[in-house]
Amino acid sequence: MTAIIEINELRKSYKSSPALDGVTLRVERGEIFGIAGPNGAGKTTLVECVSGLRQADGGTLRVLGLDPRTDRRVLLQLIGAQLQEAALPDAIKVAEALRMYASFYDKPADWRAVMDEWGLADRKNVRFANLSGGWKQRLFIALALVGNPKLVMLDELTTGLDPAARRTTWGLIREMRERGVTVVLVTHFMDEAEALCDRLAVIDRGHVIAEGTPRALIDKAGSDSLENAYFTLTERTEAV
Ligand SMILES: Nc1ncnc2c1ncn2[C@@H]1O[C@H](COP(=O)(O)OP(=O)(O)OP(=O)(O)O)[C@@H](O)[C@H]1O
Repeated sequence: MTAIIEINELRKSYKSSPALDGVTLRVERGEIFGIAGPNGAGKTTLVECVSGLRQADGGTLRVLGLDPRTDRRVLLQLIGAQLQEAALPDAIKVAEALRMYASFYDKPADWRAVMDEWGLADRKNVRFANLSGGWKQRLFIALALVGNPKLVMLDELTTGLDPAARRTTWGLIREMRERGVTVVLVTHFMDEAEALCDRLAVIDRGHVIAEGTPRALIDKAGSDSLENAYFTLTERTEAV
């Protein structure tokens, strides 16, 4: 197995409070790797450090063999990111958004081909504000792929989608994996993690408290589902 992401004892504090308090993780090539955990656990901070958008304070981090702290520019060319609360101008059209994102990369994919592959060609002249939630997410996926990335980071991609749109999005994420892209998926939905992720890490208060295949986590917690395992592992059953 080849590691796409290797994280050792990563630390990041905002003012005095630690958001990441010694995170160690390995993501292998070609897997869908999930990151789950309660609000404020440090998931977005972790994704931002891996993407080179935020500087960690300590520990080591290799992403695609590069150090996000020193090789940020190169790395940004190799990673596709859909970050939480990603937004586009209301008036931008689907085709314009894809063309604009392609222009950010030295070696982009053919944005028209990406638009076709992800079923967006019929909506190429639709403005962002007029797309449904499901189509917006489909566009975000296409935008994350237009740079021809080897690694894609998806932060709460399916939050706010109706059940049918979520299922469709799951299919799109599996398709990314089939095309050889490694996917890191931050999610609050354990059914989603169970259905999609080859492995996942549960993060709580800046620590990895469990890591493995969905099956291994279910067994570790002695549960019947990943959702129940999640509550056992995070001991937050009061939220049920
Ligand atoms: N820019 C910032 N300045 C100060 N504190 C921050 C900042 N960003 C995050 N934090 C704090 O760091 C901790 C981790 O936040 P982070 O957004 O990484 O968690 P998360 O697991 O992604 O949460 P959520 O599930 O709510 O998205 C939280 O306590 C949060 O309040």
